[in-house]
Amino acid sequence: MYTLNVATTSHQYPIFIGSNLLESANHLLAPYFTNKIALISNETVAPLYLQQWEKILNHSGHEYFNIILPDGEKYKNWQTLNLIYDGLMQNRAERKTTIMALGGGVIGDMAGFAAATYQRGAPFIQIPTTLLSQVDSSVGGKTGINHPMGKNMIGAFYQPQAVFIDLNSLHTLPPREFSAGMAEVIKYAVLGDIEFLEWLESNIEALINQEPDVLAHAVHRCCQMKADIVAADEKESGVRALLNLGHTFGHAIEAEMGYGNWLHGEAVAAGTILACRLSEQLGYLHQDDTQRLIRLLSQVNLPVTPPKMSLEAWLMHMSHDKKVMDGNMRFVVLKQLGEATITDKVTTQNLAATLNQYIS
Ligand SMILES: NC(=O)c1ccc[n+]([C@@H]2O[C@H](COP(=O)([O-])OP(=O)(O)OC[C@H]3O[C@@H](n4cnc5c(N)ncnc54)[C@H](O)[C@@H]3O)[C@@H](O)[C@H]2O)c1
Ligand SMILES: O=C(O)C(=O)C[C@@H](O)[C@H](O)[C@H](O)COP(=O)(O)O
Ligand SMILES: [Zn+2]
Repeated sequence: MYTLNVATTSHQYPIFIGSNLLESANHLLAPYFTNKIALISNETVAPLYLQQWEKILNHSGHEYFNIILPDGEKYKNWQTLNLIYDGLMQNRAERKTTIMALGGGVIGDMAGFAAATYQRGAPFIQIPTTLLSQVDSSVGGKTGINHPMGKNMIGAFYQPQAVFIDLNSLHTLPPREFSAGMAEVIKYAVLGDIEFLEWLESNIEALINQEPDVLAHAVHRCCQMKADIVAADEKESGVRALLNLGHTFGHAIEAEMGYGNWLHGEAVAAGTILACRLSEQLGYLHQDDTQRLIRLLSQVNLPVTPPKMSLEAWLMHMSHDKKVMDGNMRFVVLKQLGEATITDKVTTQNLAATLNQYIS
């Protein structure tokens, strides 16, 4: 088992990572359980894992209740968020009631936002059950919901009390969702750790087969990188923006294609290749580097080309990106593989050349 510490200015908390971690749940989470607990999950994850958590809470003698939401990115919105508030009110949740998010990034982001806002802030614990949520979304405190015009447009920075990553939960994850998580894993390597990228290239088959040590190393490395970046810049005034590699393009794809039609990880994969092409345009990256990444993403069955969209749609979505500053779009680009940077020096010509083949 690994334990990491996330030390932000607002709060410090542990990330527990391991296989068979449920056996130790009571022991590890005891300091973070409060008298009453709201278990928030969805219609897919609850039948798989809720009972185990009910057993744990029964055993430790904590009062709990469940809120089960519909499943899918298309439900990451106000209506579904309201179902959480309704459940909290109906069950007389108090300010000290702990909200436990049991599921992927959609549940984590929504439950986290509910926790940030319910009675102006209730404690919450992340129990991520997808690869993507284990390596990325459960750590760092970005919470929120989508707006029809833009991803994660409404939300809050709100850190959890603890993150509990049981790698065994990935055994039931559909392959397409595992691949989506790999997009963020590869993102970490590409944005800041060339040795990790080389390691991924050498261990990709073992990772796809979920060999325990290999999987644990990958999850640990991503969480470590995220913990370090978030500790340095909790609210994205600087280095944290690098975690957005591929997301300016990716979020545009998700919103334009209809939330859930392209999985977040799939859109990030195609978006990362567009970020590479843009980096080539700026004279940073060589096309062989882009090809190297295309090979790796393809090995995990991720898309490496975006859908065709009108230029207006690309630009409209990208102009709503949260990195826009004083009306200027900013992009995360690669100086080389393993080294990302943010720039506002992207011209319309650069963008037109990057998107050229993908304009309908
Ligand atoms: N807050 C952040 O920092 C951050 C970072 C990255 C992504 N995100 C957000 O996370 C979301 C994507 O998260 P995701 O990829 O986990 O998607 P998701 O939450 O939709 O989960 C993917 C699918 O897998 C199912 N599932 C979850 N765990 C399972 C398991 N163990 N076995 C079987 N099925 C399981 C879910 O019900 C869902 O159908 C997006 O909304 C994205 O914007 C947030
Ligand atoms: O934690 C971060 O910071 C990230 O950017 C991680 C991303 O993988 C994640 O998709 C995040 O939700 C995107 O943030 P946003 O601010 O662009 O919505
Ligand atoms: Zn992401």
